Amino acid sequence: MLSAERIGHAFGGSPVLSEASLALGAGEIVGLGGMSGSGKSTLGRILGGHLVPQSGRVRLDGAPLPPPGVGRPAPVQYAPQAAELAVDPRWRIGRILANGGTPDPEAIAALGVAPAWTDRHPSELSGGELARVSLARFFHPGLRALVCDEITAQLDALEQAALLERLTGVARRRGLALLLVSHSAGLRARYCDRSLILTEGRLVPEAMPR
Ligand SMILES: Nc1ncnc2c1ncn2[C@@H]1O[C@H](COP(=O)(O)OP(=O)(O)OP(=O)(O)O)[C@@H](O)[C@H]1O
Repeated sequence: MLSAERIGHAFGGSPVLSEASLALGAGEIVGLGGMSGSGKSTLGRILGGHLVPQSGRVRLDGAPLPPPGVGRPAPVQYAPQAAELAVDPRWRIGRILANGGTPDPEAIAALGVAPAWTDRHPSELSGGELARVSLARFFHPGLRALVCDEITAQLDALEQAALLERLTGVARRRGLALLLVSHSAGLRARYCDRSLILTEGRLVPEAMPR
């Protein structure tokens, strides 16, 4: 459904990705690991349409990703690290959840976002609560795939598990393809159907622990 074919990308002449390829099916949950600086966020941004790769291509159902359009949220979304940096601190939670369009009530409820938070500002939520809000804003009825970049790195173990249970549950119910970027091999093994490791610019399958 979502594929990246021989993606190559360099910054200032330093190659980060070289012939990185992957394919995600509907409803599939795939982990992405790799050393710090190996290019996981760069690949996530390319898949989400934030960055155009210097070579290779991203396809959704065999066609190029649609160009970003006003009033038409993209079918592939990239949720960045550090929720507190990715939301405007002056906006109330209700406005953040709408994300320039219409909030998605099913995802908001499934991710455990409380209606009582609507009128608060980001600083008036805990880190775990804000992580839920930050994720819920990427959902919309046309969403097909979501790249989550270390979205639980700053949460304690309980909150991490709660968010990932909710996220993987809603992804499976809606047939979303989910790419979970994480440094934690344990997290990848627990929540993902399979995992890939980014190394020297390429993606290789991760051996699943027995
Ligand atoms: N806009 C940019 N300009 C220049 N270099 C960049 C840019 N974005 C990323 N890089 C470099 O590309 C490399 C890969 O970065 P990236 O953030 O994709 O790695 P990562 O695997 O996600 O790392 P981490 O696990 O630490 O988050 C790094 O060396 C980084 O400094």
